[in-house]
Amino acid sequence: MSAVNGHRRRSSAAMNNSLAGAKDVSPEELEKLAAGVQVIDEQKMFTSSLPLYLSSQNLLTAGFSYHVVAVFGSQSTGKSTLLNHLFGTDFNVMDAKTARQQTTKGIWMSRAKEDESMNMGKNILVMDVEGTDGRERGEDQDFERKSALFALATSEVLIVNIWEHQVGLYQGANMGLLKTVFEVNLGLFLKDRSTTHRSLLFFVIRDHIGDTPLVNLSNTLIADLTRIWTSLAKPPGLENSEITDFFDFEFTALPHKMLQAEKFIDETKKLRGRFREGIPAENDSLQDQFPVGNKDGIFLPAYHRRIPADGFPMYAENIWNQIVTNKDLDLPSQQELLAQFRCDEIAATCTAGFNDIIAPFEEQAKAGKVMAGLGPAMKQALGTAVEGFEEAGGRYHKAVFERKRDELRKALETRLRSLVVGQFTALSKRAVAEFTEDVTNVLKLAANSASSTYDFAKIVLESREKVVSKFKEEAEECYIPGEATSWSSYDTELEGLQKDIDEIAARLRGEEMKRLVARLERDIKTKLQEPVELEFKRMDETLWDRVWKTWQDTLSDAVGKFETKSRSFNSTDEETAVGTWRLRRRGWAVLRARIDEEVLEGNLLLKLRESFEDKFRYDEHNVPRVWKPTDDIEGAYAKALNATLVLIPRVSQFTLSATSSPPDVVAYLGEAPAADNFDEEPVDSTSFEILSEAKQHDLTQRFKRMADSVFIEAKRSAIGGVAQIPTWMYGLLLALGWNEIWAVVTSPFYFMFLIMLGLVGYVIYSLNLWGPIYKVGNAAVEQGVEVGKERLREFLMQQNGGRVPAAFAGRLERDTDNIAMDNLDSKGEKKSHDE
Ligand SMILES: Nc1nc2c(ncn2[C@@H]2O[C@H](COP(=O)(O)OP(=O)(O)OP(=O)(O)O)[C@@H](O)[C@H]2O)c(=O)[nH]1
Repeated sequence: MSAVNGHRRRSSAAMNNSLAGAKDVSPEELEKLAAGVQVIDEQKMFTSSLPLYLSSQNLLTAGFSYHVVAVFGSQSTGKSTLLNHLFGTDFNVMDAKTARQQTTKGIWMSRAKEDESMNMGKNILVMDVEGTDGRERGEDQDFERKSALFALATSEVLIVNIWEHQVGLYQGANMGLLKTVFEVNLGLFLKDRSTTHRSLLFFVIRDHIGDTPLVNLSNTLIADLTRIWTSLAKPPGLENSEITDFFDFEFTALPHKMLQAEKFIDETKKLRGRFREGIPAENDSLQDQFPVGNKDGIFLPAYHRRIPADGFPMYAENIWNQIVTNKDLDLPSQQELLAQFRCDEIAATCTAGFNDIIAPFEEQAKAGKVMAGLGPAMKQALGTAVEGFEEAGGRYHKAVFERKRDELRKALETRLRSLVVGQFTALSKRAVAEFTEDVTNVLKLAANSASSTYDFAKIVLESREKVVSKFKEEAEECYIPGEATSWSSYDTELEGLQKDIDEIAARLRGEEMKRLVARLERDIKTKLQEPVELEFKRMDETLWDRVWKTWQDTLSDAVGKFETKSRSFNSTDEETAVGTWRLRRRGWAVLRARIDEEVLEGNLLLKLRESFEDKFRYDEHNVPRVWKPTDDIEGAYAKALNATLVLIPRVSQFTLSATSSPPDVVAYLGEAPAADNFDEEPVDSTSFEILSEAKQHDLTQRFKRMADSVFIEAKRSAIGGVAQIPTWMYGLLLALGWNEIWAVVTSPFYFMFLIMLGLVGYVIYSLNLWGPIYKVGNAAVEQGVEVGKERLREFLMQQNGGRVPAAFAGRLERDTDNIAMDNLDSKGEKKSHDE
């Protein structure tokens, strides 16, 4: 007794908790609940209103004095009608005149109406369960399994509603479904022996015509159920259990509701009485006794779940949660199996079509080259495959179809992914190559053209924009929209490409800067050529000042040009500083080389000679001297020699006149910039010795020898002038030849002849014919000499009796053949044969 009281107290506390939320409930909501509560809705959600409903029906305080009954059966088989007749509930019944469609959705619960005629209790909770084979749910068997299992697990009595003609039919009688439900029920709940799980399966056979006796029908059903039970996979420990260990069976038949309406009502009334049998009236003092029920009725104590009424909502919810999360219920249905099979077949066909387009690209991809037309081909292949699958597979089980479609798409996308990644790499490589080629070509063209006015930064920018936009355009084509296709966006590759291009541009810029330095170096060389040559011709006291100044001007001009150009390259300050430093050093090296060229031994000697001769051969008015024996040749020589010898030490050392020391080249060239990749030749900027001591000595000796020869020549020319015919000689000649002159002048013949000669001479002179006459005369003399030689040969041959040296004889013979004396005429020319 104390146990019962203790339990009551707990029940009251729980009830109060459950009702805490009910205080805010509006009267409208309570009215809605009057007809019952949808315990589980179409979305498989468990209601939160169950405690409220039980409370509104004053059931929470019922303790164990309540019963739960549920109905199980195919859709539209009159389940709701039956429940309404048996328990006075108000469940929706299909209106046969309008349409034959599902009325009960989810699981509804309602309290049985009190049967006043029988003065019986009404603490019966009736559950109307959505029919199995629900046409509206299509092939989704998930809910019917779960709802049937819920009804079985929570109810003491499960009414199995079945048409007579369904008996013996596996599908029609829901035997397959019952098998799954039994199996999971066994695994989930029955192995737990802490609570009672015995239930009554109450088979109500509808539209019983009466041809087949009820006992035969029940035997068929028991045989079917036993067979099912035997084939169940049972949990450990229950392998040998029998169906009767957990279930009791009752069978009853009802006549056709329309055809035998009265009989139907009578029978249902009787049945209603049976359900009330053994249940004490509400005011019965025994009703709270444990266990409730009566062995004479349907609700036997053995079926009661031993859950107090206030705990029932939570108990039912827990059972539902356990059912919902149980994987064993997610067994594929026949429809699912079929869908899997067909979807696989369809996917294979679609993949084959996809292969036709994509396989050639996969072959091409091995070469690592850019694949033309990849983007559109990919989209076409993927679109056709997925759309084809959707069209052919969409008719099958939805969940399976969707899963298979996603799997297909994923598989195809994985293949496209490797193509796209390869394409991006190839595009990036090509862009880098094109950029390098573009820039290099433009630079080459610019270098070869006469004008070097080009903008390196602009060239780089333009080429960069060109290749990047080409890359983007082609990479964009490969983009595949979708949730899992982020790999088809080219952002990362583009970033990498831009980095590569920057590196190449920096390298090319470095090379270009080097070329620029080399070009300016050549410029410096050209510009120094003449001024330095001129300075070395002068070789005066300010030789090195002017050379230094010229060099500085030329260099600063080149450095200015370099800096301007360098800015147009977008170079960094550091790069410009390195270039400037390099250019200055090269400039200094150029000057040194130029000086060395000027002081090459031969060159310098020539210059010294010129300088010496200038001073020795020309007087102070720059008039050439004609030496006479009376002139002071020695004095002039010594003066010119000394003035020239001074030049040798002057040239030998690069010294500025202002400081009498070398220029500060080190300071002028500046410190080496802090970059560590110089590949510069070392330049000596500390040595200013142009000619060594030894070389100076050698040069002096050679110069002196050369000067000596000039002196001797001058001396000789002075003495040579003395050997000329003296003037008095002409007087003597005139005196001695006076008689002859007089004879000519006085003789008219000689005089005329003289006049004639004078006239001829004048004509020749005025017609400028001296040249031709001279040539003709010359030719005549030469011919005369030849003839003379020939005569001499003939004479010699006669003298020697025809003996001629052998070597000479051959030549003579040849000559004789050609120009033998007999063959010559009086003018010494070859005679013709006629003569
Ligand atoms: N032939 C016949 N029809 C019946 C019987 N009982 C009910 N019906 C009719 O069958 C139709 C369906 O009845 P419901 O009670 O709504 O059937 P249900 O199984 O609850 O339907 P759902 O809840 O939609 O699964 C209605 O038109 C009823 O009039 C019966 O015993 N025999």
